[in-house]
Amino acid sequence: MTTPAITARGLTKRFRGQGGEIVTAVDGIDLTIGSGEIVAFLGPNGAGKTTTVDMFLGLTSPTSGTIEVYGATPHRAVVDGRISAVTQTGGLLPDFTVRETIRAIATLHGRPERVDVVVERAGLGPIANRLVKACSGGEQQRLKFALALVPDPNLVILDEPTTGMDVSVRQEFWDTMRADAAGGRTIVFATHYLAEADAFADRTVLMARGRIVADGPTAEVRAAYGGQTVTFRPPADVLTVHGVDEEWLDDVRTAVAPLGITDLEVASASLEAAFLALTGPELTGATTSACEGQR
Ligand SMILES: Nc1ncnc2c1ncn2[C@@H]1O[C@H](COP(=O)(O)OP(=O)(O)OP(=O)(O)O)[C@@H](O)[C@H]1O
Repeated sequence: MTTPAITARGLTKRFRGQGGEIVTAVDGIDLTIGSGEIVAFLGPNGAGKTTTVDMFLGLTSPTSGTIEVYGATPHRAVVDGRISAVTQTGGLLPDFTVRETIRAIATLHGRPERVDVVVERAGLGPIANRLVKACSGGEQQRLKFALALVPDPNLVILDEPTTGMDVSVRQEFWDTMRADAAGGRTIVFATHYLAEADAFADRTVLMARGRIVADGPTAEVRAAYGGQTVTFRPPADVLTVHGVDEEWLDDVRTAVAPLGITDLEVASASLEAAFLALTGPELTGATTSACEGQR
């Protein structure tokens, strides 16, 4: 059996807050992430995502519980170049070009031969000779991604990598990531954006208040907790100012096809519905379903 990329057992992190109170940022999570998975950590502000991924990277030590990265300590995995990260903060040198930056880091890692492949992987060829200070925020994030690829890690961790990017730049960033992941790299990312988990992750781990409230294939998390919505175009004469006539809807429930409904479409509810159901103030966990008429 291959060693999992990440194994966490009872992983807990407490901080002392400014008023001296104890804040439980991560509350006893159990998790195994297999090699080659693309996993989104999704959750609202303060859910514990950053603290969790910081423990994966060895940037923060757990208060209790255990964490292994490829069967070793996070520190060992970092030293061995098996895991690396794209963080929100972390300086780039403004007066270096993109290629010079990558070359400097590749030299530090003793991997000068990686420069060209990394430039290509991160889609930086067209701007390789541009000064970092002339790069857009999105381009600088791609450069950080390139730097994370220098040691050719098995696992890349990204903490909200697209914060502040506009939609098209975000899309470009994920296209680059997706192309790289196709080669089998394990990718774990924290995000606020439901659409990013939906579009990019095979698996979504939904966090709220330091705990995992849902964990599974992204489509299943969406379906199980978001319910389903059926949309259709009803005949015009059953439409009222309040929507579709209730009696007619009863007829539809018993005999859909003979009623002349066109464009009948069954679609899963959005991941947003799952997110709200699971991370809102009241954790209902309920599955809802809805039947809507579309004009
Ligand atoms: N160094 C620290 N000292 C005290 N409290 C902390 C510290 N780091 C995090 N926390 C608290 O732990 C909780 C979880 O924070 P964390 O940053 O992990 O959440 P998050 O899901 O990444 O949030 P965001 O999406 O806003 O980045 C929050 O209540 C936060 O205030």
